[in-house]
Amino acid sequence: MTATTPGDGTAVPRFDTESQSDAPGLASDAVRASEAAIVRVTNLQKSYRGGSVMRRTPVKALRGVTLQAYAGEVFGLLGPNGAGKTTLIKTLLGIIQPSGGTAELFGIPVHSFSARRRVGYLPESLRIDRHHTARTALWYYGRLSGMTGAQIQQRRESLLKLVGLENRSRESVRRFSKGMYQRLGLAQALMHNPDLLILDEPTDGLDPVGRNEVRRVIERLRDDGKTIFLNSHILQEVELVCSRVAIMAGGEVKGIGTIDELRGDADGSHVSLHLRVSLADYQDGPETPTHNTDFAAVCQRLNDSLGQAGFNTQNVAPEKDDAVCRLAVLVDRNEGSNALVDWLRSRDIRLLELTTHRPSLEDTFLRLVGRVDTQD
Ligand SMILES: Nc1ncnc2c1ncn2[C@@H]1O[C@H](COP(=O)(O)OP(=O)(O)OP(=O)(O)O)[C@@H](O)[C@H]1O
Repeated sequence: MTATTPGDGTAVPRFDTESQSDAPGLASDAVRASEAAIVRVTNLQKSYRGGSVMRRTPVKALRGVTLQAYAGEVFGLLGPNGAGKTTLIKTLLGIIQPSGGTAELFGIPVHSFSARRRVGYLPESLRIDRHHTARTALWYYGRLSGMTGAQIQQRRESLLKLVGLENRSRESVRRFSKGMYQRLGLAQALMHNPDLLILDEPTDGLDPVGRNEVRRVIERLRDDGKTIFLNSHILQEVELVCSRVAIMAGGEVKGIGTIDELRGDADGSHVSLHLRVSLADYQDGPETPTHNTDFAAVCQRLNDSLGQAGFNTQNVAPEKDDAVCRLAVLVDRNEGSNALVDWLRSRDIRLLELTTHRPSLEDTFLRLVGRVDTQD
């Protein structure tokens, strides 16, 4: 990224952009849609040509991604390998051209100089030459960004302090731990005082102490009003620092919102019930389980019936070797459990176990990316 003239301002201007949200967004997205989006991606598509003789069909890395990140938020991008996260980040950085759709930063197309100069980027594998100290490395990156010597000197001290390297700044980076190295990487991304920071797996490969130190820097930047776009596969990290999250899989956004919204519990009005039920007496059609040992099919029919009755089932799976099915159902906190139990009784489904459960981000992630397993 190219540098701006460093100044004191971390304030991010607002733009009169209209909401174009048609992503699977939740309440927080709708509420914030009237605000200026710092990152706005609309129906973004990217196809790579199949590179090998064996694989000539194009790879659709992005299949119509729509999302917004707003001023001052730490926005997390989560997804399994191959979800399209790196492709999205490279598009935001103007490194690759999308095949369709639009990508804007600060209300300006991503490839324009005025957008790019306001972005700081920490790549997944930043290489800082081993002959550098933290001070000389920041000098080097500052010069690359077009900063003057005086500007670099002014900015460098405060950044070394921010990332906790002020007492190690004259040592060779060769002696740095991975955590120190990543914090120096964060400082280089911040040299030109960007308004938006794009961080690609900033804590990958760090031990818990290193992760915690990097996280504390991210929190300080958030408190200073920076907008941060964070790509990470570490769910706990995303849960701890991100105000909103997009979960991607197969080149699509599967869910977007605050973590509570994604869990399905934005206002605390719902609760997830985990049940084990016996289907031995369940009459779900001409073939009862007594005559039908395909319990996966019976569970599926139970799932369909629950859906038709208006219940929000999140998970249904048969237990092995028995007419027992495990369910996870999201219900209204006050009335929902009674209604569900009554419904089960009326169909001769025996309740073996019932627990309430607050879904973790991991549960939500697995549900949204389609790898669901209710068996312990
Ligand atoms: N240059 C390329 N040429 C062809 N296919 C590519 C190229 N880059 C990525 N892909 C394919 O596009 C899809 C999305 O890849 P991408 O790297 O964006 O995913 P990701 O979510 O970042 O995954 P990871 O977490 O493993 O880095 C994958 O199927 C990948 O193989």
